[in-house]
Amino acid sequence: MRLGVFGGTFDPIHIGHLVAAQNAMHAAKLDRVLFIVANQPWQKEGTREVTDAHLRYLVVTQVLESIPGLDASDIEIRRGGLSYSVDTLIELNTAHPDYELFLVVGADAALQMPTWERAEELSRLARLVIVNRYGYPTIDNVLDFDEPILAEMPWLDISSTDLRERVRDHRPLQFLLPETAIDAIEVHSLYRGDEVIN
Ligand SMILES: Nc1ncnc2c1ncn2[C@@H]1O[C@H](COP(=O)(O)OP(=O)(O)OP(=O)(O)O)[C@@H](O)[C@H]1O
Ligand SMILES: O=C(O)c1ccc[n+]([C@@H]2O[C@H](COP(=O)([O-])O)[C@@H](O)[C@H]2O)c1
Repeated sequence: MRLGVFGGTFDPIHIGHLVAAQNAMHAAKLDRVLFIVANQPWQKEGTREVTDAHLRYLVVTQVLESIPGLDASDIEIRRGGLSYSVDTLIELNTAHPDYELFLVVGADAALQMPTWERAEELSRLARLVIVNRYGYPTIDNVLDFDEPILAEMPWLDISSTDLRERVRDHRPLQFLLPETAIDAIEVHSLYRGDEVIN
């Protein structure tokens, strides 16, 4: 099994995430991609309130249940505490020693990887797949990963940050994220007063 490991805050999940995962799957010939919902995205803390992890996981699960090959994982929520990709890869390697793991990241996340917890351990745990992202330079080497796989996707200038601002400003969301996620934002009254913490 060639398994893609795609971490995110998914607050909310959007079309950029889905297109990135599909193109990573194609480029790296992956059998499945796991969307790992971060419990506490420590590098995003202090800037704004992150939506409850169980609710973010519920919405990701609902969106992915109709999409073949993409699965939601609550492995970081069950582990609790700050979310470190290195711990997730170790846990997956231990549970599935026969799987080949591929860490999937957008170009913005790839640029940040040297700042991740125990970053120097990552390259012995998984291969790396980098998906291009609008607004960020394409990079083809990170840390000491051996030949990262570059996954091409159409530039989609979609981010969770912009979607939260759209909700707050009553601007349209349609086609930027799945209907299921739009419904969840409505039902749970998410992002209405999304405040930036200074
Ligand atoms: N539009 C996009 N194109 C390519 N990759 C993306 C896109 N949006 C998100 N990603 C990738 O998805 C992963 C998870 O991203 P995340 O959940 O933080 O979404 P985000 O839109 O960047 O959120 P925020 O705006 O709140 O920072 C990261 O690896 C990120 O690079
Ligand atoms: O392991 C870490 O220390 C670490 C720090 C920041 C981000 N990550 C991973 O990268 C994912 C996307 O990061 P970000 O900041 O672009 O949303 C995030 O959800 C984690 O899976 C991992």
